[in-house]
Amino acid sequence: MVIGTKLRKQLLLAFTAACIAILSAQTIIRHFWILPTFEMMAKQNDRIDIQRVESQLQQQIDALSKMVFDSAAWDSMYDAAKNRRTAWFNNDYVIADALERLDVNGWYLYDTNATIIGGGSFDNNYQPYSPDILEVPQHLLDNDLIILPEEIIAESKAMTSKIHFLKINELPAVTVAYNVTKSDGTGSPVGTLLLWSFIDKEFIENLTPGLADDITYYQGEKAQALNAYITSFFGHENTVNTPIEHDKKLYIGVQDKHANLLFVLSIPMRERTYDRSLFDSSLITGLLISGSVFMLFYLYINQQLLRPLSEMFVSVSSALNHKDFTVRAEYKGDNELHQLGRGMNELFMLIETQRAEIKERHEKLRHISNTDAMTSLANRRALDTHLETLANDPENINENVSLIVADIDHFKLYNDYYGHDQGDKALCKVAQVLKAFTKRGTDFVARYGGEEFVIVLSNTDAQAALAVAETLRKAVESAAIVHEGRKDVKCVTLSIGIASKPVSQQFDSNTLFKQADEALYQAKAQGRNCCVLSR
Ligand SMILES: Nc1nc2c(ncn2[C@@H]2O[C@H](COP(=O)(O)OP(=O)(O)OP(=O)(O)O)[C@@H](O)[C@H]2O)c(=O)[nH]1
Repeated sequence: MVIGTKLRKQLLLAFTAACIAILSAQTIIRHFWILPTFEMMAKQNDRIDIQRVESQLQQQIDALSKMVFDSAAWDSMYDAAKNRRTAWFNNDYVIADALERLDVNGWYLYDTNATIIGGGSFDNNYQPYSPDILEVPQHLLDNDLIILPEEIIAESKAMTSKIHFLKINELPAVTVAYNVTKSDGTGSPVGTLLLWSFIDKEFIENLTPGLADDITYYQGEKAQALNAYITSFFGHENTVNTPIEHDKKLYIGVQDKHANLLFVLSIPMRERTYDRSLFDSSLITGLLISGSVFMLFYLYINQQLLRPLSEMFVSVSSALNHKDFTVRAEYKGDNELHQLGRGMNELFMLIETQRAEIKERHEKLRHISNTDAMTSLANRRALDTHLETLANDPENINENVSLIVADIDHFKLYNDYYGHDQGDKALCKVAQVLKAFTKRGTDFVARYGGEEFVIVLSNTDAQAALAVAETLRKAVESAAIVHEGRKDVKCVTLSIGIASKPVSQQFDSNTLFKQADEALYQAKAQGRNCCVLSR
């Protein structure tokens, strides 16, 4: 397990949750606030664009209306209407070339009974229609093209007008009608002056240049197909509904009196300058930046907090689980955590030093407690431990183990003759000799007490042990430690008893001791300075 994984996971989880929260918040704000606001502003612009086209259309119709009054021969026309002078109107007023230049397709004069006095209609190539198609206007639009006397608004003295969209010869057209009175406003109306124009591409092109380039004109089946997308019907008040987008265009319809669609105009929708998707590039960029910032923040936190924490966790775990205080990490930062890490390093170092000291003291104490202070041989306690180890070793049953008990002869006399201090020195010399002549690593030499020594020989049978004992005895004798207090020989000698555990017999130190002691007793009895093997 990587140390600190849990903490890292928790932090990464927290960072991820923060990123998701930011993304969600931004998405919600964008969905419920920003996008609707942009959309509303864009729709408002669309409405303005539609109204601008409608206004241009209105201006075009107004311009058509003005042609009625631009006539310098108004009063002559009044006379012609009053006196039904058809020839004057036809010859002097309705001139094809002039109509073509004005982009007007027909000009008519009617009397107050809606009967034609004169006029004519021309097709798009300015060839005259025959018969005149507006000769009987009531056939075209319920007799509504003519202004009848009762329809005139008397009080205002203004000219009464009628403007209609209708189909003429299956093509959309606009008609403008005014009642004919004297130019000074006196006298009663004598008829209706009506002019009309096809609403065709040319008509549309005459809308304000620049705007007209963007306007597309549809009529017939093409116009009908677009019916569903029309959001404004020209001539109807407040008809600009929420603009609908189709082929990136906005559509304006024009209907006749009976609400039959005559033609459709479209203008391109303004390019949306904002991204309409819920996850636009700014959001993604924002998220990436947030992610990067979080990542940098995480790396910083990792460097400043997680890594030192991790290292400390490793050190403490190692100390607790394995009592190992040597694991150290480098803490280079200067925040409290790095300082704590350095402090922990020092603390561990102190613990380690103290542990080493304790171990050393313990070793010393162990050595002291197992060593005979005077001779530096193993003492009685160490001997007991050694014998216990042998007793507990199951391997020993298949091995010979021999025990040698050596006792200095007439040592009382030595003390008496040389004094106790000198006696101690003699004991030390004997100990040195015994140590020097028991060379195998498994041989164990101990001072058993007083002037008595015990040597345990592992993996050594009785004969071999006897040989070792003889060697030791001779070595002490050869050391020639002078003993003037004795009456027989004048040097220090040893009497030695030997006991041995044969193979297949359980090791029992008490039995061996007993046997060796008895053998030693025999050696003393035999005159000392000799070895006796227990049988
Ligand atoms: N200097 C000295 N003498 C000791 C020490 N331990 C025991 N002795 C002496 O060793 C003597 C042992 O005497 P005994 O047990 O009578 O035996 P012995 O005189 O050696 O005679 P045998 O054993 O029969 O040969 C005593 O006088 C003890 O005081 C010691 O550490 N230092």
